[in-house]
Amino acid sequence: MSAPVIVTDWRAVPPALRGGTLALGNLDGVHLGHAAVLAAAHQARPDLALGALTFEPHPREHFRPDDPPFRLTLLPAKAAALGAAGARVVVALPFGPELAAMSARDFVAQVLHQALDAKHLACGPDFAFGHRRGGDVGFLRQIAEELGIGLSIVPHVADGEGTISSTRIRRLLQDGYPERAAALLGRPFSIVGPVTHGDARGRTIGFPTANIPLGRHLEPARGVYAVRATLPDGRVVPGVANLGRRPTLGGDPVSRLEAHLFDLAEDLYGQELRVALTAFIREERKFPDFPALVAQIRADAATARKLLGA
Ligand SMILES: Cc1cc2nc3c(=O)[nH]c(=O)nc-3n(C[C@H](O)[C@H](O)[C@H](O)COP(=O)(O)O)c2cc1C
Ligand SMILES: Nc1ncnc2c1ncn2[C@@H]1O[C@H](COP(=O)(O)OP(=O)(O)O)[C@@H](O)[C@H]1O
Repeated sequence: MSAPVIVTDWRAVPPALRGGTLALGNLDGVHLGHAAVLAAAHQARPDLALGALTFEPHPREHFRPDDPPFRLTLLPAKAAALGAAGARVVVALPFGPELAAMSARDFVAQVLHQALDAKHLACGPDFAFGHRRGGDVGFLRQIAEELGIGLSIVPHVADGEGTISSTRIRRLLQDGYPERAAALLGRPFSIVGPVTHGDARGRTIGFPTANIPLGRHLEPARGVYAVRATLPDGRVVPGVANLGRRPTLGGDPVSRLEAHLFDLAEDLYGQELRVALTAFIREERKFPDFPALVAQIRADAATARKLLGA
């Protein structure tokens, strides 16, 4: 499946990208519930191009910039996941003062109807939009009918433990259950970012670690993970990673991800890595000295190899 086209300016939508269906929502994580919303939009009008409309940045990042980072997927990972769920077009509107001030009616009439010419919309039952979240699905139903736009309100997808939601997935990751989060996402949670320089100590102990800042990603449970890293050229390399603040080495003010990739010797600085957290091995600890930490890293690497079949 080819990557979807990303549109960020609702005032300049190319004519070829207008007139399709649109799944609506913040869609952070693009989990199984979101996939059901996309599927409903497609089922309602399989004759039209399937699109997804989301906000980038996320509205909460606009309204509460001092909140700790919480994102499960940043663009373009979000767009790639939406593409895998069938979207041909991803409309990622920059959420800022203009959209925050726009009424629910104007959002539907000007953005969804006039600019995007959407023929059918799909969203979850709790979708709320427009100035102060003034529009709910009842209002959307009313205005879509006025404008001759189809609408599917898709019930929440649930498993034995309840509704699948981005909030639930975030909690699983913060509690150290990446496999359970992956089951709800339909793919492992991944952190994407450029490899930055550290203290050049890893290589001296036989475990060079590619450092990746968490940026706006959610901080999952601090500790050691079995990982699979995807390199820019598409190679997928298994490894072991520490996610945290390195208390043994004095401690860092913010957490970072440090991934040692198995059986690889390459300069990775500046390259963008996607690191999928596939299993939680143990919590991060403060060791009495550096040799004790190194011995534990060796054991962690062996555990990760076993878990990954590497
Ligand atoms: C598998 C693994 C587990 C680690 N566990 C811990 C830990 O529990 N506590 C800690 O303080 N640092 C931990 N570290 C971080 C190391 O202190 C750090 O990677 C190493 O000192 C190299 O840092 P540098 O590459 O920035 O020089 C771990 C690193 C790896 C690769
Ligand atoms: N197998 C590997 N896994 C991770 N990084 C590697 C590997 N082989 C070489 N490197 C390189 O080594 C760097 C990490 O070395 P390290 O000594 O830990 O220093 P620093 O933490 O200061 O970057 C990585 O950024 C990458 O460029």
